[in-house]
Amino acid sequence: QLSPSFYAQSCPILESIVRSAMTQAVAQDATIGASMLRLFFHDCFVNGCDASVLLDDTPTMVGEKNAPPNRNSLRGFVLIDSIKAQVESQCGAVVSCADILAIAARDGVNLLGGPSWVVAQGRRDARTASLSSAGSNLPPATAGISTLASMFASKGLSLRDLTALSGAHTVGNARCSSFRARIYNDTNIDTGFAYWRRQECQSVGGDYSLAPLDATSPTIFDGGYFQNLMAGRGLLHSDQELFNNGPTDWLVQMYGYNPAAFAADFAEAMVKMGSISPLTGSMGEIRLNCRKIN
Ligand code: HEM
Repeated sequence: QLSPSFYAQSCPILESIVRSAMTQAVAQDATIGASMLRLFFHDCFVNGCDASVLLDDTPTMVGEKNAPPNRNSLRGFVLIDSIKAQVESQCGAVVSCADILAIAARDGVNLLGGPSWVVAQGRRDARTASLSSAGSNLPPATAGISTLASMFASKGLSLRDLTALSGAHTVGNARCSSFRARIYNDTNIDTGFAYWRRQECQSVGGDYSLAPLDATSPTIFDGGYFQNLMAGRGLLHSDQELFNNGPTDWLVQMYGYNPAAFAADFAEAMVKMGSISPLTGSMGEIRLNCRKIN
């Protein structure tokens, strides 16, 4: 039911508003492109791409923002507010926050040098968000390949989609607390890399110290992530699981040696991820403020 021309009559300027806001934002701070991409992933995996992740907590509803995978970690909410305000001023009350996020994530990738794709539109915004769904639907960095495979399969995403989408970690950062166990305990890690990362991520304390997920080109959307995995330099335990003598090794190699194949598969998998259980028709609502229900 989603369609690329959904707003052709009601808001033809939508894509150019988002594009220019993202262009400015990425020029000021390239890491925001990665943060938008992750916001979209965390939206889609929890009850579908319905902007539930954007809702602030209220006295009666504890939402997703403070779920363990998101708390003190997700960023980009202020940029979404600013894009939404611009969209509202041009096209009042017709464009959903869920669609804005889908377009912003695509533009973030593309502006960092990654592929582009057509974003089908027509998603509507949820009236609820769930802390416990966020906890149970988002894969943790400690996950092994079988957990990753089954969590993605439950969203209709294959091993190939899992591997391509994990290539999102070619940009952005992680906190020490997300990779400490990997750099101190894992054995399938390049020793020089582990030593290097330990310098700014102590075994105790400093949880918020950041490191790039792809140290070779942290703000360029390229195939560097897969080359790192082949060298035992995946930052997260879950990253290295994709190249650990398992069923996805061949995909990591293919993407590492053939960045065009990665770009094509990533774009295809993003379209699939973006169509996980959307609210359409008269379901949900078009939120006026992405942080709260109308
Ligand atoms: C396969 C399972 C995945 C796991 C276990 C995982 C886990 C993580 C973790 C732990 C972080 C660091 C968060 C922090 O320390 O604050 C992170 C960052 C990130 N993830 Fe994932 N992720 C996965 C898949 C994905 C997918 C499918 C996407 C998008 C398509 C994605 C996009 C990102 C981005 C862009 C960042 C950097 C965010 C920033 O710099 O603000 N991840 N991920």
